[in-house]
Amino acid sequence: MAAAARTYNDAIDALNSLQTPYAVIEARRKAGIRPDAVSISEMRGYLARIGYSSQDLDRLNIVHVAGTKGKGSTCAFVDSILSRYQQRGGPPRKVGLFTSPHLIAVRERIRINSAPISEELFAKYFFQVWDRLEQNATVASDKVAPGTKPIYARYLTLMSYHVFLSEGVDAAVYETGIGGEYDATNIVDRPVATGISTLGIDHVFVLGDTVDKIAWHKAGIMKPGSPAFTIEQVPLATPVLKQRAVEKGVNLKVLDIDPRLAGVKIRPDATFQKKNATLAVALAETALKKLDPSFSPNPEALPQEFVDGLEQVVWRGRCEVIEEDKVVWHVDGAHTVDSLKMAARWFAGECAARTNGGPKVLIFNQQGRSEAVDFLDGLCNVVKNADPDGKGFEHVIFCTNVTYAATGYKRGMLLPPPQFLTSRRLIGTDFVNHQHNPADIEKMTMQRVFADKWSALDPTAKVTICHSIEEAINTARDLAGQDGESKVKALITGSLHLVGGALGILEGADAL
Ligand SMILES: Nc1ncnc2c1ncn2[C@@H]1O[C@H](COP(=O)(O)OP(=O)(O)OP(=O)(O)O)[C@@H](O)[C@H]1O
Ligand SMILES: [Mg+2]
Ligand SMILES: [Mg+2]
Repeated sequence: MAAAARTYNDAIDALNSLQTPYAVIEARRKAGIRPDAVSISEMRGYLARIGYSSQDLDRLNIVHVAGTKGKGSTCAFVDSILSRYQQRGGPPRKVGLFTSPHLIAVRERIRINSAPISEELFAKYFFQVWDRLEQNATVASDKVAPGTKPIYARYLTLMSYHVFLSEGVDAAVYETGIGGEYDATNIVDRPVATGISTLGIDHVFVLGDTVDKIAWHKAGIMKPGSPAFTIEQVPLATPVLKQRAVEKGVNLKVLDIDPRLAGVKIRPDATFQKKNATLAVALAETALKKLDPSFSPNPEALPQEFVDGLEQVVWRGRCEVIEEDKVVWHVDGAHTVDSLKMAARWFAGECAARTNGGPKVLIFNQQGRSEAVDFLDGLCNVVKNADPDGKGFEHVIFCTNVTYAATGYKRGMLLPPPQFLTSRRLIGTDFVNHQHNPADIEKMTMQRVFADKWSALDPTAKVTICHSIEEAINTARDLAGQDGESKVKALITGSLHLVGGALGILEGADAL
């Protein structure tokens, strides 16, 4: 590719070409092929090709977080706390944050001092990595096949190391992608600290179908010499984490909710978030001790920087409330059975706190997971049981992950595979997703299954299916009473793609 043509959009197109196609994912699944130690060896090979060794990563002073739920939230808390120290002159001088997935723009995954890197920086570093991989195509051929490029998530991980090292980041917070042991982020030999957030069932094909098997994978990020932390877990998980810690010679601390959080306004005010905050406090304290020998944690009270960091954290698309004239939007990207129950409880609590009696509306999408139909029971029951009159959602809207009604997919939003693109204008989006079956989106297959299920769960609810997120949002807006008194209370949940699309529409934003 000519240097002059190397724009952000070119980088996004090139990145999207690294996605594993739906057919390949299906074939692997059928053949039972899962990530293993080879994945890690390959990542180390790629790291060598872009000119770094794992010792170079030590300069980043990495805080590494795995878990089924709460990884991103925990990482955001740590980032926010460290940023308060950065803002008053450091250490740290610069804070990096690597998270997944993104809501609107892929550059949200790589942040410096809490802001997504600019399109210009993204394009620059993306192609530097690209060129190094091509120039050094045969380096470390014992680890990775000559001339290959890492797939999407691995490429972004690799690129994040290059971005942070080039930009002089001296404290970086890393969220694992899937699992831990064989995750692309697990090539860090000496993290400053590791944390394991709440464990539960997800990514069953890759990680196994019970919490103990899943815990084994997540424990893979613990490293000798690095303090490790977790919070109270379901009974099957903790023994596995402890056992793995013993095998690795790691000091693992299982933390109760930090009493110093009393009086700190954690949002939402829920146990799960206090667990995330507890973990984040321990991780941030450990990182600060390493960065600044004069820092010593106060067992009695949290420093003001910690309080501010926890109270003012921004983590979009999670338990977010956006108030419009006619609708109060409750936006949460939960997409597992347990986290959807949390989201439903949070929504029910918010509804109870409002006296005006507009209808409760659900907008739900989940595209990739066939088990998603089982997400609906909890959502339905939690909201119904929390209502004093036993009323659940009056209206339930199942939409696809297509953002706009008229133009279909817009830049920055989810796109179908190339064969479904109708115009060149649509190329260059941050949310091309080759990993779903396009025919299912076309025919609204999942949405129909969800609609049937909900009608069986709650025959009194009015159930609709919509082709786009925009239509779903407008349908909810139309349900508001004319008086302006009874606002619609809408919950948007089920997938981060949905939530990203919805926030994009509600705010007209191109990155969050
Ligand atoms: N500790 C927790 N236990 C259960 N649910 C949680 C917890 N923390 C957050 N959640 C719920 O899960 C959703 C996603 O949170 P978060 O982004 O922190 O998780 P994640 O582990 O990064 O998930 P992902 O799989 O999307 O990367 C939140 O919107 C919230 O509803
Ligand atoms: Mg996940
Ligand atoms: Mg995440």
